[in-house]
Order: sequence, then C-alpha cells, then structure tokens
Amino acid sequence: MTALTLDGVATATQVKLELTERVRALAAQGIVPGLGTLLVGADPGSLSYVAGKHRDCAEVGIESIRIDLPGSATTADVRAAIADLNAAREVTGYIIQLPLPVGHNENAMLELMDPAKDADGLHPTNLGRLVLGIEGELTSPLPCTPAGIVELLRRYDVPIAGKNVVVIGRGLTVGRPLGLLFTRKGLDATVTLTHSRTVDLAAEVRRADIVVAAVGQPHLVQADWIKPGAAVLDVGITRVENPETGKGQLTGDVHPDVASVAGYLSPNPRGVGPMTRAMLLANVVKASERLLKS
Ligand SMILES: Nc1nc2c(c(=O)[nH]1)N[C@@H](CN(C=O)c1ccc(C(=O)N[C@@H](CCC(=O)O)C(=O)O)cc1)CN2
Repeated sequence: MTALTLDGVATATQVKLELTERVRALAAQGIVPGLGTLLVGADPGSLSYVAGKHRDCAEVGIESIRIDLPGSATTADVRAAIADLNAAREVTGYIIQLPLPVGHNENAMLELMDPAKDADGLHPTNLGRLVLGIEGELTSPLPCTPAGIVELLRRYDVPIAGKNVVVIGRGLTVGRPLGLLFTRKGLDATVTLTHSRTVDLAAEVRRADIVVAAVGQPHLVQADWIKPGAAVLDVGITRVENPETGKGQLTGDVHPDVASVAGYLSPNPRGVGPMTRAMLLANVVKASERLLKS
C-alpha cells in the first residue's frame, strides 16, 4: 500500500480561490479586510513565515500591514505595538508571530490583543470559546494549524467521527487546541494528547486512526507504529544538515517509510504548512464577514 498524499499546496490553492471570491464580495459592500503582523527579532524561520503571510494576502486581495521590531525591543515596545494594532482602523485582524524572543512573556502579550482582531485564535477569550464549544465560524477564529489539519482531512473525505486520534505534542499553536477541536460536537473524535512524558508513545500511536505529529523531532514516528490505513499528518519540521551535501534540509516528524503503511499521509513540507497559511486568510475574511453581520 502507498498512502494517498494529503496535498496541502493544492488544497490551500483551492481554499485561496474560494477566499478571493469572498474578498471580492466584501469589497462590493465597502469592506476591505486587512491583516496586521507583529514580528519581534530576526529569526529566519519567522521572517520567512511573516513574508509568506503578506504574499498570501496580496494573492487573495487582503490588505496587509507589517510591524517589525528589533530583537532588542523591550516589553514596553511590544505592548505599544499591540496597542497600535488594536487601534488601527485598517487592521481588521492581526497576529503576533511566535515564538517571541526569549525574555518576552507570550501569554501576557497574547492577552493584550483585542480578541475581535485576533486572527490566530490564540487570545484566551477565543481559546475559551473553543473550550466552551461555541461554534467558531460566526463567533470566533480557530487556531490556524488545527483548523488547517481538519480542513485537509475534510477535503479528502477522511472519516473523523468516532475515530481514535493521537496527537503528539501539546504546544499552544497545534497540539493543545487541536485536541479540543477534534472532540467538538460535529467532529466527535476520541483524542489522546501525548507529550514528552508519555510512557509508551509507540503503543498509543498504534491504536490511532489519525496521527498528528507536532513535536519537531525528525523521523520520530516510525512505520511499525502505524495502524494500516491510518491517516498521518506530519506537522513538526526541523532543518537537518545533509551529511553528503552539507546543506540544511527540512525534515518532518514522520519517517518516509510510514507511506507504505498509512492510508493517507500529509507530506512535510507541502502538507499542513500551506493549510496553516490558508486558514489565517480564512480567519481574516471571516472576521470581516462578522463585522458585516454585526
Ligand atoms: N502567531 C503564530 N505563530 C506561529 C504559527 C501560527 O500559526 N501563528 N505557526 C508556526 C509558524 N507558521 C506560521 O506562523 C508557519 C509554519 C510553516 C508554514 C509552511 O508553509 N511551511 C512550509 C515549509 C516552510 C519552509 O520551506 O521553511 C510547508 O510546510 O510546506 C507556514 C506557516 C509557528 N508560529
């Protein structure tokens, strides 16, 4: 068996086409969605993700506004930038690119955001709504990577209800909110959220119909951990030096041999990453649509 590829690039392209139409419809009613980004420091990965977010916005017709602060920025500087983004009329939604440099309290900064402008669904109010099971579409945004994972599975008709999902990693942007999302009414999966202190990870994963690996440990998930036919989503990514070429190479959490056992496999790169970007655009569009309805 070779797993069917869950193609994040093709799926995200389709999502962006659909969003372009929705942005046109908003424009016809005088509403221009605008995404703000706040980047602190010059981490190469974060710089590249933020640049990608602005390119994506241009592709679908969303305005974008960028605030970049130097790595030497103080907490007061970050607070001031957040206050500016909360106040800016042209910014209908914004994100704080994570991780923030060491020394900044991410949770405290996320809490300063106007929850109505939180395009990442990471403000405590929006995460709280996810916990409460308040429907996301019309009330609050969902975190982008979890939303992208579910959208990818849905668009490939991978069954979710009643299935055993094992999520590896309990981070803020992926594992923790994903567990909440999968157990929501309507998705109805049974979730095991595993982490670095889980005793027998392989045994947990062997029971899973859907596996999501989001830890950033190259090739952690082995082929003999996978139930035949399972859906495997490879989210964590690490730059590993290729000993032959000496060049850095992006490596996912899932070993390539998994493709011979799984029923579905999202590649990494080109799987969940592009869906994360597309879901951010979707959150910005939905926030503007909510404005129209309010
Ligand atoms: N505020 C946020 N910070 C972070 C988030 C987030 O959702 N909100 N997620 C990640 C980074 N991220 C977006 O910000 C992100 C990561 C990866 C990709 C992506 O498309 N990856 C490509 C490969 C990238 C490469 O070539 O280096 C892929 O998977 O094909 C998009 C967005 C942490 N921070």
